[in-house]
Formats: sequence, structure tokens, C-alpha cells
Amino acid sequence: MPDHLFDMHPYMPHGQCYLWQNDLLLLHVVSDTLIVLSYYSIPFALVYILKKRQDIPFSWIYWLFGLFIFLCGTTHLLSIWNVWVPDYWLSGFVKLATAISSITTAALVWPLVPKILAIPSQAQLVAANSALAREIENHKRTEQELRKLTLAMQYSSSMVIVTDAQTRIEYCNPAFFQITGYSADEVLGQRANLLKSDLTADETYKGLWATLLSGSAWHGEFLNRKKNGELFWCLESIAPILDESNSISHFVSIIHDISDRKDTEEIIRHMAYYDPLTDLANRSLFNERLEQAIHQAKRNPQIFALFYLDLDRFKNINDTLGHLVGDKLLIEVGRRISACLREQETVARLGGDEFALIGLNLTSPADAGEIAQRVINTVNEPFFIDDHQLFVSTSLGISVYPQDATTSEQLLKHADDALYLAKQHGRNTFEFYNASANAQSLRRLNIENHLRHGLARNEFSLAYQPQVDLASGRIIGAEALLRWMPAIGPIGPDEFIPIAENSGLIVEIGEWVMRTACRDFMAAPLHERKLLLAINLSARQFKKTTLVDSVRGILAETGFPAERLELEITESMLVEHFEKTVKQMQELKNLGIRLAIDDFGTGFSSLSYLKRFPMDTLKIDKSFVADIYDNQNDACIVRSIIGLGHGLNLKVQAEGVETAQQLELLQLHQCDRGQGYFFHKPLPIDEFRRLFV
Ligand SMILES: Nc1nc2c(ncn2[C@@H]2O[C@H](COP(=O)(O)O[C@H]3[C@@H](O)[C@H](n4cnc5c(=O)[nH]c(N)nc54)O[C@@H]3COP(=O)(O)O)[C@@H](O)[C@H]2O)c(=O)[nH]1
Repeated sequence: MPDHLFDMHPYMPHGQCYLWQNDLLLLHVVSDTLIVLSYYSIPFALVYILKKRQDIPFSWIYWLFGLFIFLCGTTHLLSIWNVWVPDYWLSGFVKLATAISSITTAALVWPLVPKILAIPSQAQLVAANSALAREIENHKRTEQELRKLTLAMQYSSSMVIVTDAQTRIEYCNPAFFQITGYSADEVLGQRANLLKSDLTADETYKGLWATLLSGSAWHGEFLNRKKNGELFWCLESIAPILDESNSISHFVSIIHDISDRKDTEEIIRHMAYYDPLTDLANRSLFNERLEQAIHQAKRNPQIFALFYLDLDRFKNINDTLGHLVGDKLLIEVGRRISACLREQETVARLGGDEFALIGLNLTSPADAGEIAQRVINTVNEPFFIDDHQLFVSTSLGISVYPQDATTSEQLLKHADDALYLAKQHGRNTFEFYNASANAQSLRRLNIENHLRHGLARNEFSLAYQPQVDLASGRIIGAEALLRWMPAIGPIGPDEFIPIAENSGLIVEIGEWVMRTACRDFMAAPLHERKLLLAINLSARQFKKTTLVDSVRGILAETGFPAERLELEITESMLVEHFEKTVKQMQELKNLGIRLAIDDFGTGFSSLSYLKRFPMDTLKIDKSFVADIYDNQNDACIVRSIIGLGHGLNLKVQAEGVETAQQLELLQLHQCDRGQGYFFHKPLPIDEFRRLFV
């Protein structure tokens, strides 16, 4: 060591300055002693802490710091020591050791600062602790929720399936095993399509996958199959579960067994689409099937036919044998008609005795004719119902797609027009629609429209056809016959009366006829002649419960004597409305009115009915009279009717007498009265009056 740097000679050694200053010595010794004691206590405290808290991070720095403090204390201890023992080398070395330890500590403590600062503070630890506590609480709550959801799945009556992204089953709830009959071993790891029945449309699966792969949930219905092969309807909700990277990791399906609901739906559907009596399709289903047939025929050009049919005079059966027999007959007719068509074709009951059929895939319209004939033949076979043997006939109208129409409304309307034609052509037959039938139906509609205004426009008049007493040749009365002169040109009663009957207008028109005829006959010169007045009544008028009141009212209003009024009723009307008709007739008879059966021989001809009606006159239909001279059968029929009428104490009147020979024969068989062109055509009132002037 260079002496000039540490030359101590000019200075007094440390210790000697205290020799002559006792107080200073005391101050230094006491202070150094206190410093030493407190310096030494620090390493001890640190050692104690490190022993107790061995987890303290960076403990070596505490050891280093402790050593440095200890050396500092030792330096002060040596300061006291040097007062009396000038061992400055020792003090120098201790200071050197202190310097080394302090430099080392200082050098090592600075890099440690950021690391120590990174150690959380107490406050931070408290905050982290409470955050952790909250986290734990949330976790517990989530666990509880999960437990609840798991329990819900366990006890749910709906099936729950969880699959992986490849649709391999990972979880099924107990309801799944219970409903499908599978066990866990049989399904876990299997593809979810093990329930597939192959009866669900491919479009459904396509839609399902498109929805799921787009990340959305799919809802829909499947017809699935259980382990035992039984089919069951499922309402499913399937949702994809996405992972953190937004890829599908799982699928979860909730499945409800809706077979019961489907059964109920099926019952409701059946009620909505099937006729409860015959179990045939009803009008709604028929319309749907017709639309389907049109749709298919448009895509795949083909011919099909629509048949419209009803039973001829079905009402007779209902009225005479009761509705129960009528219903059983309809059921049986439905069965027979169905047997005439193929499985995929439609037979519907549209109401009452009306049926409609669709005959598909025809090679030509003639096929439709064959089907219609089969239907007629099968219906013509006798029916045995409740000890009754019934003979029934049917009439059919046919429209063919596409030649007659291409819309359901038009096809139905044209078949209906054709049916009308079949009825007009004598029943028990079929007719194809044709344009003229269409024109006829349009004409019918036009006539009906004009008829509605006929009375208001004063377009009606009456013609009177004289009725002659065949023994004396005297005119004893006349039949009032309605004439109509509308703006569209004259229309005969044969055409407009059925339309007036169908539309119900005949009731009002009939009253006008009776009132006008009674007035005409009350005026001179007819009144004095005490002529009989014959008036036709239609079935529709008879159905009206007000008929008797109306007749009574007209007689009272016009003063025409009841005993000179003869109301003509056709034979078929008597049979169709038997009970009601007898009652009405009896009430009319009670007024004193005469009753005649018109067109006798053309209707039902049940003699047992005849004796129950309170009749006065039988009118032999002109069709028998026409050939009475040339046709033995007709002559025989006329003779029999005259005999029958007289046997029942009735007056017999022949209609349509046109020749002297006919008259001669009728007189020969003692027919009471005659009416026909041979005597007079129906005459306008003025001409008729002139006969008596
Ligand atoms: N409910 C009502 N029906 C009525 C009424 N007025 C007429 N009618 C019915 O309309 C049908 C057709 O009647 P019409 O064209 O008047 O024909 C009558 C006679 O003109 C015709 N007749 C009479 N004599 C002859 C003859 O010698 N030859 C021949 N070819 N025809 C003849 O017969 C019709 C009378 O028939 P009927 O009633 O059966 O006695 C007809 O059914 C009328 O009943 C009405 O007001 N209400």
C-alpha cells in the first residue's frame, strides 16, 4: 500500500483524541454500542423471519442484507475496540468485508426490484382473494345449475341425445331408453340414425343438415322406428354445439314422442275428410283429390274422368221405409261403387244420395263410359236391407279432363250438367258432358233469372183447355195451363216449369195461377156455367206447409166455390212425399176441394197407395191414349185404368184425345171425361169465354 496515501503521522490516531476528552469518549462508545446492538439485532430478526417463513421469495437477498448489516455493526464494534486497542488492520479488513458485502447487496438488489415489485401486495392479494371467492361461488352455482339440468334430463319424459360432431351418440337420457327400447350398450358410440325408419322424406334430412351446418337449430318431425320395429312420430329439436373456434363439437337433440298427437290429428283429419256414414271421401277431400289429379295430368299428360251421380228416386225409399234403411242403402251403394274403381281412385259422397268419382289414367273417354256402365249395373243388382229387397237405379254425368274442362269447378259443373241430361233421358243411364248440355245449363240459368221477374213484369198468362163430358159432349170444365212470354221469346211450360220448381219460384207463380184462374172463372159468362176448374200443383207447392192456408185464402178472396176447384197432383208426387201429401190432401178435401191424379200410369203405380189417397179423379196419361187405337197393350192399360177408377168410385178422364177413333174407344170403355186437341187446344181466356157466349 503506498505510504504517502495512508501516512498517519501528521494525524493523531483515533483512540488518542479520547484520552483527554472523557465525555466525547463516552458519547462515541455509548452511540457505537447502541448502533452495534441494533445492527446485530437486524440480522437476527431476518434469520428468525427466514426460519419462520421459508416460502419468502428471494431469501438470499435477506441473508446478504443480514450479513451486510452484521458487518456494519462489527465496524462500529471495532470503533469501540480501537479506542483501547489500536488494531486498525482488523478494522480495515472488517470495513473491506463490509464494503464488499454492501456493494454486492447493492449490485444484486437493483435487478431484483422489478421482480419484487411484481410480487402482489397485500391489498392486491385481498382483492385477488375476494375475486377468487366470487369465482368459486359462481362455480358452485354453475355446478348446481348443471346438477339441476342433469336431473331435468334424467327425469324428462322427452328423449335427450347428445352426439359428437360425427353424430356418434355420447349421451342418452332414461326416457330415450324407455321409449325406444334400446339399452345404453346398444346405442352409446352408435350413429344417431339408428332410429331412422326410411319413411321420412329425403327433403326433410336435406333441410335438417343445411340448417345444422349453418350453425342454427332445426325443428321438425320424423317418423322413427323403435328397437322392436314399431314406428313412432317424433317432434325433434336438434341444435349444434360450437367450440371456442366456432366449429361444431356436438349436437344435442330433444325428441318428443308425438304418436298420440298424430293419432288424434289423424282422427280429426279423418273426420274432416271422410263422410261419417259411408266412410268415403267427403266433398273437401274430393276437391283436393280432383286438384291433385289435374296437377298430375298437367305434368304428365293423361286423361281422367269425373263422374257425378245420384240415386234415382232415392227419396221414395227414405220416405216409405225410413231414414235408417235409406242410410244402410247408401252405405251399401258406396261399397259397390268403390269396388268399380281402382284403389288409387276416389269415390266420394258429396251429401244425400250424391256421389262423385274420379277415374284416373284413361286411355280414351270411352273407358269412362265403361266405368259408368259398371256402376249402373252394380247399383241395379238388388239390395237386401232389413228384410227388404230394394231395386235401385242411378244416373251418372261424366266430364273428361282435358277435353271438357281443365279446372275443377268446370269439370264439376260439366259433370253436373251431364247428370241433368242423364236424368232427362230417362234415368238409369249415363251421359257425357257436351257443349250443348253446357248451352242448356246456361239457358236454364238465363230462364231462371228471367222467371224471377216474370210476375212483376206481367209476363204470365193462362190458357184454358176445355174438359168434355164424353157421354153428353158438353164442356164441363177446363184445365188452367200457364203460359209465359218473357223478353227472350216464348218459352213452353215443359221447359220453364221444372226450372221454376227447382228454384222454388213455382210456389209464388202457382198462387198467381190459382188466383187468376179463380177470378177468370168467377167472371161472366163462366161463372153461370158452374164449370170445374182444374189446376196443376207441383211437388214444391205440396212441400209448403202453407199450401192449404194459401188455397183457403184465394178461395175466400175470389169467392170461387171449393167444390168446383180440382187440383191435379202427379202420381210420383204422391209417392215421394207420402205421409205429408196424405195429410195435406186430407186438409184440402176438408175445404171441399176435388183432387185428381195427373199422368196416371206413368209413375209408381202402387195400388195400395191409391186407396189411401182421398181422390176424386184419375187422369189417364196422354201417352196411353195416343196409341189406344193401334196398340193392344195401351188399349188394355186404358181399359184397366178406367175399370180401376170406377172400382174405386173415381171419375176417369182421358188426356190427349186427338182423334175421333180414340174418342170412340174411350166412350166404348165408358171413360167419363176427355181433354185434348180433338175437342180444343188450350185457349186464351177471351177465346175460351167465347165458347160460352
Ligand atoms: N205446376 C204447374 N204445372 C203446369 C202449369 N201449367 C202447365 N203445367 C204443366 O206443364 C206441362 C206442359 O203443359 P202444356 O205445354 O200446357 O201442355 C198441356 C197441354 O197443352 C197438353 N195437351 C192437351 N191436349 C193435348 C193433346 O191432345 N195432345 C198433346 N200432344 N198435348 C195435349 O198436355 C198438357 C197438359 O198436361 P197435364 O197437365 O198432364 O194435363 C204439363 O205437365 C202441365 O201439367 C201450372 O200452372 N202449374
